[in-house]
Amino acid sequence: MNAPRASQAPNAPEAADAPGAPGVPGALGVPEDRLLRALDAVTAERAEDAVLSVRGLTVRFRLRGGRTVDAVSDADFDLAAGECLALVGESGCGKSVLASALLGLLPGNAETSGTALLADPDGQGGTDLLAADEKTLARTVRGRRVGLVPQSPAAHLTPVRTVRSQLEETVRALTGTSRRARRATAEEAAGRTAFPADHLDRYPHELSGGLAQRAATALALIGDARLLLADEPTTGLDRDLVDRTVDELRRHADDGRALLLITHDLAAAERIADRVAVMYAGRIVEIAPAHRFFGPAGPRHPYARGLLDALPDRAFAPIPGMPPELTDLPGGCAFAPRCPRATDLCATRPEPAAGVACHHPEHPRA
Ligand SMILES: Nc1ncnc2c1ncn2[C@@H]1O[C@H](COP(=O)(O)OP(=O)(O)OP(=O)(O)O)[C@@H](O)[C@H]1O
Repeated sequence: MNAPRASQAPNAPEAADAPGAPGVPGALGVPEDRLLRALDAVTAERAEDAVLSVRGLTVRFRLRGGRTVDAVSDADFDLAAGECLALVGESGCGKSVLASALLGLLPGNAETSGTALLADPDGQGGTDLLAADEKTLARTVRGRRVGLVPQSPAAHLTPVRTVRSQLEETVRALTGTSRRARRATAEEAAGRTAFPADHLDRYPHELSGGLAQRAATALALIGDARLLLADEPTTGLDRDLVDRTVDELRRHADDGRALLLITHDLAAAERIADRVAVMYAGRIVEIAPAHRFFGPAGPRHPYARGLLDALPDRAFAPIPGMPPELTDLPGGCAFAPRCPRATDLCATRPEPAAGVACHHPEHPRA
């Protein structure tokens, strides 16, 4: 588990959150609450590090017959340079739709609102990814300012071209440099993902799963994007390869990139994330520092706690019931029908406060 990093987004909802149990000594022998307050003070001075600020991001799909799917509702989060935010939640909760919205890759039946401000590289202003037209997104954003590490490298790589040729083609498309410079840039990108130079002339089918993932990550890094979106980058990999893949992604964040890791793999999130955002039925219900979320204090939203308790190496106790249909969301808290803490109050929607959207958040565990 990584130590909390000082690059936490300044406007993160949990900035005002009550940190760990008061007075409990942390690893350095200093009470954890004092350490966290000190960290918050440091991060508050780093507003210039924010790479992405998302406010009120909402995606609704229109279906035939007038029905609608509320895939993402009112998502708010910030992501800073050097930071990894893990977006976790059960299948179908809206994680990939959120990422597609940021990349302008939603289908025609999607209606989007809110803002997603991607800071300009010079720190002066930014681009609203939700308002930008397709030409802007294609020419200046995708690949250049936002890199996508795909879910399935096998599907992402062209089967009939060598890795080198795909890397060089991407360099040409993004930079238009000379053939010689292209070769050097492609080799450098491969090197950054530890893709072996003597495999560059191989075709995707000649690569192991791990090397295919590295090749796909190298493609995502060529444009030197400051924001990396990794959408389920470890699907289908064995544990060892999962660890290696996410460790590599962490290194790219450590190099100063902002990393949004979309995953249902909580162990992967625990391994590399600085903060964790939990989605349920299209809403972010909790954002917490990873060390608190996975540590003794634990998450505060009952759903987030249920997710952790369902892990085989924890209580191995599944959350009863099923998530609601996104075509038929209740007016109040969507988790209430499954929640052990629900009361009549939960018939109204809880607004996020101190990083948790719940009328009855759990107290941190001692
Ligand atoms: N084009 C579309 N039209 C209608 N509904 C859609 C469309 N694309 C996605 N959805 C719905 O949006 C919801 C969120 O899907 P999404 O793929 O974001 O979930 P997810 O959390 O990424 O799940 P997984 O972990 O399985 O990828 C799902 O109910 C899905 O059926």
